[in-house]
Amino acid sequence: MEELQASLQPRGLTLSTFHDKGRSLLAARDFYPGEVIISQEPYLCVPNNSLTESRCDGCFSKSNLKKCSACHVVWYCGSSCQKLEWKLHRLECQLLAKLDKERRKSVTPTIRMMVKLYLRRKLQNGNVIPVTAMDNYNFVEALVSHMSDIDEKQLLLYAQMANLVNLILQLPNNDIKEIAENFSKFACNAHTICDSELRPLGTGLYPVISIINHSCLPNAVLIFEGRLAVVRAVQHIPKDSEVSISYVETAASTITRQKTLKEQYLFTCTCVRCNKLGQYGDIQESAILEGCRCRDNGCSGFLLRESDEKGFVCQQCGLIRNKEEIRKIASDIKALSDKASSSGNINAAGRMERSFDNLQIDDSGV
Ligand SMILES: C[S@@+](CC[C@H](N)C(=O)[O-])C[C@H]1O[C@@H](n2cnc3c(N)ncnc32)[C@H](O)[C@@H]1O
Repeated sequence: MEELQASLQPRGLTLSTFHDKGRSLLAARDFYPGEVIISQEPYLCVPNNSLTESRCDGCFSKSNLKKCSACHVVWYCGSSCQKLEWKLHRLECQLLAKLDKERRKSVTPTIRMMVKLYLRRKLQNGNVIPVTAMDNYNFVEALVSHMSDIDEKQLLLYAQMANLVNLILQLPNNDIKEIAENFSKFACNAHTICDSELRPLGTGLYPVISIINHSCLPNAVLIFEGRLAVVRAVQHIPKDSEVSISYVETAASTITRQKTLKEQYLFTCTCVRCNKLGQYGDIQESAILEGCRCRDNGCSGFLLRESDEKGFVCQQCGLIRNKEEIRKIASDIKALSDKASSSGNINAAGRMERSFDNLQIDDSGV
C-alpha cells in the first residue's frame, strides 16, 4: 500500500482507514467542481454479452463484429481491438476452445471476468503484462469480500460458479474457496461500465477506484470514457475530506437506497441524508421521489413503501394500500398515458386527464 500512497500523493490524494468503512480515499488538497480526481483503466473488464446481444471485447462496440474463430465465445470489431486484448485472450482462447458447445453457453460475463482475473495474475507474475503501482493483483487481494456476511444460498451459488471457473482454468492448485471469495469481491467492488447516456455496456474491476466509499450525498461522480473510469468532483472537496461517490440511484427514497446498499454492498449507510430517515424533510423528499398520492377522502398525504414491502402507507392518514392495488393503478395509468401520447385530439386529452384524476393516485416510483 505504500507504493499506492506514493503514486496517489502527486495527484493530491491519500489513503486512510476508518473503523466503520474500511479503506477510504481522502483529498490531500482542495478539488473543485468538474475537476478530475482520479482515473483508471480497468484491471479487467468484459462486455455484457448475452445470447441476443454481443459487443466487441476491446471497445464494447456493436458494429462490424466478428467472432473469434477459435473459441467461438469472444467478439471483436477489428484487428486493433483484437491486438489490444491478445496477450490475455491467447490464454483464454485456448481454454475456452477446449469446452464443448453446451459448456461454452454457461460462460457468462461474470465467469469470464473470473477466468480473466486468474489469467491476468498469471501473466503479471510472469512479467508478460507489466506490474505498476496502480495496476497489480495486490489490490484485488485487498478488496473487501464480506464473505462472513453473505447467506448460504449465495455462498452455494458462488461455489458452483467457482467450480466452473476451476474446470475452465484446469489449474491443479486452484482453491474453490478463494475463487468463491473473489466472486463475492466482484459483487461489492466491480463497476458497471456505461456509455455517455448511462446505458450499461459491460463490467469492469477498477481496484483503486474501488477504494472510494459511498455517500447518498456524494461529492464526486464516477463516469466512463470508453473503458476508462473517471472520478470527477461535483462540488468543492476541501483538503482532508473524504472523496465519496454514490453506489446507487440518488434519486430514490432513503428506504430504497438503504435496502439496495444493504443487499448488494452489505452495509448500513449513515450519511447525512440517511440519518434523516423518518424526519419530516426525509418523508417529503421520499414522497417527491417515489410517493403515490393518497387522496383517500380528500387526504393530501403521500403513500410510501413500507420497509417490509408489504404495502404502501399514507404518511398523513395512515391508510394502507397493498402492492397489487398500487401496481394495478400504475398499469391503468400507463395504458392511459400510452394512449394519450399517441392521441393528437385536445378533447380526448382532456377526458384522459379526468381519468387520471379519477384514479386518484400518482404512479411515480411504483
Ligand atoms: C467498493 S468498497 C469501498 C472500499 C472499502 N472501504 C475497502 O476497505 O475496500 C465497498 C465497501 O466499503 C464499505 N463502505 C463503502 N461505503 C460505506 C459507507 N458509507 N459506510 C460504511 N461502509 C461503507 C462497505 O463495506 C462496502 O461493501
